[in-house]
Amino acid sequence: MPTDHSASADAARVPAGDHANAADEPPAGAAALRPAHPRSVPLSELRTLIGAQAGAAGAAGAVEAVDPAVTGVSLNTSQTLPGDLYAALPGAHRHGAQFAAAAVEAGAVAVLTDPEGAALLGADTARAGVAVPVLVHAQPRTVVGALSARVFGPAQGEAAPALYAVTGTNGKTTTTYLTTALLGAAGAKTGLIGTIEILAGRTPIPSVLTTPEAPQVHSVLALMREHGVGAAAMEVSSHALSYHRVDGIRFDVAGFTNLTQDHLDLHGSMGEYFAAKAQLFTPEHTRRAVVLADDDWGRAMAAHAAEQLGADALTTLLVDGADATASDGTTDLPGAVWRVIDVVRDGLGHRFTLAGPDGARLRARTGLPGGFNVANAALAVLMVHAGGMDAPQLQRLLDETDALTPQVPGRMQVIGTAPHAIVDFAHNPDALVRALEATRPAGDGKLLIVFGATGDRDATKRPLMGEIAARLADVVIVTDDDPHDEDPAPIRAAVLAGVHRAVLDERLGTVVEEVHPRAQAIRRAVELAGPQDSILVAGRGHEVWQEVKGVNLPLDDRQELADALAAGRRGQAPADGAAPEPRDGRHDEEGNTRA
Ligand SMILES: CC(=O)N[C@H]1[C@@H](OP(=O)(O)OP(=O)(O)OC[C@H]2O[C@@H](n3ccc(=O)[nH]c3=O)[C@H](O)[C@@H]2O)O[C@H](CO)[C@@H](O)[C@@H]1O[C@H](C)C(=O)N[C@@H](C)C(=O)N[C@H](CCC(=O)O)C(=O)O
Ligand SMILES: Nc1ncnc2c1ncn2[C@@H]1O[C@H](COP(=O)(O)OP(=O)(O)OP(=O)(O)O)[C@@H](O)[C@H]1O
Repeated sequence: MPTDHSASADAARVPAGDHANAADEPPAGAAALRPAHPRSVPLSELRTLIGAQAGAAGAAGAVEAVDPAVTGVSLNTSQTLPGDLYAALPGAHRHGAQFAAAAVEAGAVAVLTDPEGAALLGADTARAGVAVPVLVHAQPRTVVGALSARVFGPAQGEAAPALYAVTGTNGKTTTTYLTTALLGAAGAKTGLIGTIEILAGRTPIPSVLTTPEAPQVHSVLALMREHGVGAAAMEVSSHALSYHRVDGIRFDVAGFTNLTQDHLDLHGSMGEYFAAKAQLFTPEHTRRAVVLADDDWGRAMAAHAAEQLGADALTTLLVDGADATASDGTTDLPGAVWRVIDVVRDGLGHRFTLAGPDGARLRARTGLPGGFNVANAALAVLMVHAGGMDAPQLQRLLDETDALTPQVPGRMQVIGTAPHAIVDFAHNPDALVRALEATRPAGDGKLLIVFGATGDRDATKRPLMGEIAARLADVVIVTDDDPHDEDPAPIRAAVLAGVHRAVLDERLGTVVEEVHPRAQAIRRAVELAGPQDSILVAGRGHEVWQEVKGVNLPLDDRQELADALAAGRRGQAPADGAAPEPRDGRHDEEGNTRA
């Protein structure tokens, strides 16, 4: 599960020099996400755009009297640059208006807030740092996207990248990498916005959120235009849709992977979770859609997309449920229906054929391990197809390049081969099932799993994940994930409750251990594994920091696993509790992949 860091913590969590290009040092901090040549829009124009009122706060409250030129938008002071409109939004913990003075100090030329924020500002003239105009809107978060689009969006006639969005509980990151790899193989300069990194120009920028806030999304798109990016793929989380982070963007193609339990802390129910994701498949947000419709949620999304966009704008994909009917017996599917057929294991990955309308066929191969990556790869192929690439060109790319085998950090990443040692990002029940199924060794080998659950997030999935691990692994080592502000022991206990329940109720022979800290749990798994076994370290994937009570501790599962395997081969235990420094380098001297 992603560790959530405030934007201000971002600089600290990125190891210096990780991606730096010494010859061409990129702008640091907030400026790294901004275009070099910002446009300037009069505040009065923005006020008219959103129908805001001028607030009473501050002598400079009258917009018309001052009408500053706005060159950027921000909603966190750590991201505020001179010339910005600072959106002071109500938050879960505090009101952004409390930070308005700091925003003005950072150079904000105006503030947008709600009536509560305006009252906060007016009530405290000492903080009326807001000697800048204040716009007041009943629901400012709902207009930040439109404002950002106006300030950062393309000028009339300016070329903009083709935009591909991916949403769904699992598979977003992988599918965006697959999509950009295909588009790149076709010669496009590509961009990416997602959980791992933002690629908008010369230098990758590590991500803080899966989908950044609206001002950053729009400024990154502006940066992409400046760098001549022709096509970009972006992960769109349900949080992003609920928090209006992609408002003001109409994607060319939006893809749907799946919907399974996660994020119920935010959405409350699966129905609400579905409704949040469904917002992407409306004319406001996309022109075309590709929906993986293997189960009832997928079918419901396909029906919703067909209704919203028209069946001509929809491609429906079936992978596992190629000839299944819905639970209500329905067989009809809207849109152009493609099916994955003839799936054959090939090395760690699979070969498969996409069978479409009128006998269309696309033969493909992905080297990414796990059956679910066939679904991700097929979705990426059809998204690129829906974006305008015809079948013959796609087939040529699939034949001549390895575009469906991109490196996706921390997703089924193979760290060692004897034992088979894999780091994966599975952090919800469905992903855990699939990751365990994909790593089960052939023959008599045992499957060992090291995992935990995140603090401050959907607690109902903890015992469920425990049950799954007990059923599908031979050795379960329960440890800590990102506890955030929670005490880690009760989180482990909740996971273990699920493990023990399944072991008792289903009379399983699973070996169960509780080991922490996590690095030690990884070493314990390596100690217990034989060369024919498989170890799955699940939950944290590419992450290099573990957040414990507001402190970021260095922890990279890939490096811990590689170190433990190397030490195991040398017949020595790695230094107990040694916290690794994140390092560069792809392979150690024994050929294990490094982070
Ligand atoms: C639950 C959630 O999404 N919270 C978001 C929300 O935070 P909040 O309401 O707690 O904000 P707050 O701390 O009360 O502060 C109020 C306001 O003051 C501002 N502020 C606050 C402090 C300061 O020094 N300066 C400042 O300007 C804040 O930007 C905010 O607008 O508004 C903040 C500002 O926009 C977001 O950064 C924050 O995302 C936090 C970091 C977060 O963890 N979000 C996660 C859950 C998330 O969005 N995840 C999804 C899904 C990932 C997945 O699929 O697994 C994602 O897309 O990443
Ligand atoms: N199509 C899929 N169906 C089910 N599980 C998948 C699928 N694709 C990937 N997974 C599993 O989910 C994990 C996360 O994959 P990925 O990062 O691509 O998804 P994501 O939607 O971006 O996740 P997140 O929203 O948490 O960032 C993988 O490590 C793998 O275990």
